[in-house]
Amino acid sequence: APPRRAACSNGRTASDAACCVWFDVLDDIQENLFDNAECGEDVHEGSCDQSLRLTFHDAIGFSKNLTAHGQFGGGGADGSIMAFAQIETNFHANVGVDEIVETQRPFALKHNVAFGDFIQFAGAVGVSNCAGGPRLQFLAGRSNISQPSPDLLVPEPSDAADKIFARMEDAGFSIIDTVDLLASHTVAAQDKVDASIPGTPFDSTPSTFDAQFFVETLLNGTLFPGNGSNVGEVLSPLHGEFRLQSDFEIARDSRSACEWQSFITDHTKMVTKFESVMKRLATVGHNPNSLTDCSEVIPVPKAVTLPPPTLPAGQTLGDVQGACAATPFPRLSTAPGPATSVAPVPPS
Ligand code: HEM
Ligand SMILES: [Ca+2]
Ligand SMILES: [Mn+2]
Repeated sequence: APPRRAACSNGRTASDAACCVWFDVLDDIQENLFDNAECGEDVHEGSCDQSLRLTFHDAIGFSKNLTAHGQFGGGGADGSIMAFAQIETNFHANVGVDEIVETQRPFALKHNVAFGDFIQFAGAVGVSNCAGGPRLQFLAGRSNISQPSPDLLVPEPSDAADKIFARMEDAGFSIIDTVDLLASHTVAAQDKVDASIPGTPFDSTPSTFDAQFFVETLLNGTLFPGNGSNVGEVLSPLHGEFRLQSDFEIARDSRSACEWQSFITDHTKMVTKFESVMKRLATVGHNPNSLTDCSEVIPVPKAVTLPPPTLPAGQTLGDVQGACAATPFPRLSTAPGPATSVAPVPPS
């Protein structure tokens, strides 16, 4: 006999009754947080992208080293950044995160779900709205009791690759895992590194979960898109595009460069590896086996055929700073027409 399914509201069913509430949360946030399931452009200023960023800033508050030294190392993906927002959003690396925490909190309270669950759920739903995007696993059942994360666990864009890799390793993520996680920056923009140009994206296609980010980060940088060189910023190749120092370094580091470049010719690999590493990010500090799998609630991203990655108009292979010793940079074609400026992500 087929397994019995729990009846939820609106005639829907779930594999486990504990998943029913998440259908209600889904309806609510798609309409009221993500402006009817849009990727990257919403009423609440890019809440989709900010929600994805928040999954990281909550979860990365976890340190094996601190624990080994008898200190509290943080609870990982435990909702502490929402429960103790007045502490954690004041950490320097969390600048700007207070906005999405405050935007999300009323939804979690209304549906009476744990903050840690809500943050990971909203990130998964938000990114499922992006064309070409991943369908992330969602496990529910995290405790809503947490303690504030220690400071200095969230990587800064001004940190050297060595420092970022060490920090990520201390939270359970290898160098390759870190590259896989950075696929998130294909649907991302900055607001605070250069506050004079909020909404300046990291690639030319910030509402598409494509591989353009991995191409454009390897181009020779020639300009600052805003008010000059800020801490954590390096030269960008395109008007209207922002480059983080951390992305620049990780794209070129011999330990990470080949994984970085490999996504340019393999979108399926990029998405699959992101899905896989996000399973682990979402459960940092938890035993996944003690949570309930409610992945069925996460929408299936629209099936789209994305155009292959290209060199932006005006750029040639000579502008590429390929850094993978084992494999030459792929022979991409250049988008036609004159060089253009990348449009900002709509601001608050
Ligand atoms: C590994 C080191 C990382 C560093 C140094 C870093 C740094 C940054 C910085 C500085 C911003 C711009 C913030 C602002 O000015 O508003 C940003 C944006 C973003 N990051 Fe990261 N990040 C890292 C990893 C990640 C990971 C692992 C994820 C998710 C899995 C992520 C997701 C995002 C997203 C979605 C945005 C865009 C937010 C928006 O558009 O509002 N980042 N990141
Ligand atoms: Ca993109
Ligand atoms: Mn946390």
